Amino acid sequence: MTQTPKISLKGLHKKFGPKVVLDSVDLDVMPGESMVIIGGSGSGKSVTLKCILGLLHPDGGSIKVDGEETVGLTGNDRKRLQRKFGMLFQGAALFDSLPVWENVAFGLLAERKVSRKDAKEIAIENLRRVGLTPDVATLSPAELSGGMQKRVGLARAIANKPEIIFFDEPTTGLDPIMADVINELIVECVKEVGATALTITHDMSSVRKIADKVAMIYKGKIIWSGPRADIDHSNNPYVEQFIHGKAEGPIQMEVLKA
Ligand SMILES: Nc1ncnc2c1ncn2[C@@H]1O[C@H](COP(=O)(O)OP(=O)(O)OP(=O)(O)O)[C@@H](O)[C@H]1O
Repeated sequence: MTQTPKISLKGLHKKFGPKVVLDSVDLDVMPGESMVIIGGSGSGKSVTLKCILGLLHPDGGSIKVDGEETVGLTGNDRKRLQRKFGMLFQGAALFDSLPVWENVAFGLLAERKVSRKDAKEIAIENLRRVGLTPDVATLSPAELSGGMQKRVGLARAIANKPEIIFFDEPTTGLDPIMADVINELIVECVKEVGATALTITHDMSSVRKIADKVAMIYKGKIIWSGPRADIDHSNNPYVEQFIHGKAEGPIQMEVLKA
């Protein structure tokens, strides 16, 4: 019996005015897998993520989660779906007006299924998981370094024990050592929670550390996908150029032509 993908995109289309941004994107992410979508600026990574999250409505195609069509879901059905999701935003996106622990427990408090006391305990437990001590819980996010803020964002992403965690450029703005620490934490946390992970990034060090599978998007199409180990012998000139960060290659030529 074939396994149902956790996330399955088929023929996903999105355009803004005349500009086609997603041009029939097909992608399967299997349960427990860590998929990383790579691609240059403006290639459609964020738009893909926003379509899956329901923040953008695709013009065509299908987005299935656990085999259920999610395009067009609204109200309680959308909320039920969103409970499966955790998200680490690019800039950590913490509320400075709330102490760290309330940021971590934000989803739990919003659902009002646990008391504030229990929510705080859960928050502290999740802060510990990302290497932060309980004294951080009562600080304001503004008092933390960028790396610590990412850790808090990660603690929030896992606090609800989501089935799927999305990572939007998780290492942006971090120095290379802190980026490596965050990449390692991501791997540990995803494994501990048992989640499926979907990351968008152009940071190859993240790809090498956190991906089981990699998909490259270019001009709104997935032009290559495969296991992480295959990325170094993809025989795909676009992938080759991207992973080695070369100025010369098909991507540059197309940019110059445009
Ligand atoms: N709301 C919008 N309205 C109009 N155009 C948009 C909108 N959102 C995205 N786009 C366009 O869609 C294209 C793809 O954008 P997207 O943000 O997905 O790129 P990306 O691959 O995530 O790039 P980056 O790595 O720079 O974040 C871009 O040309 C962008 O200008």
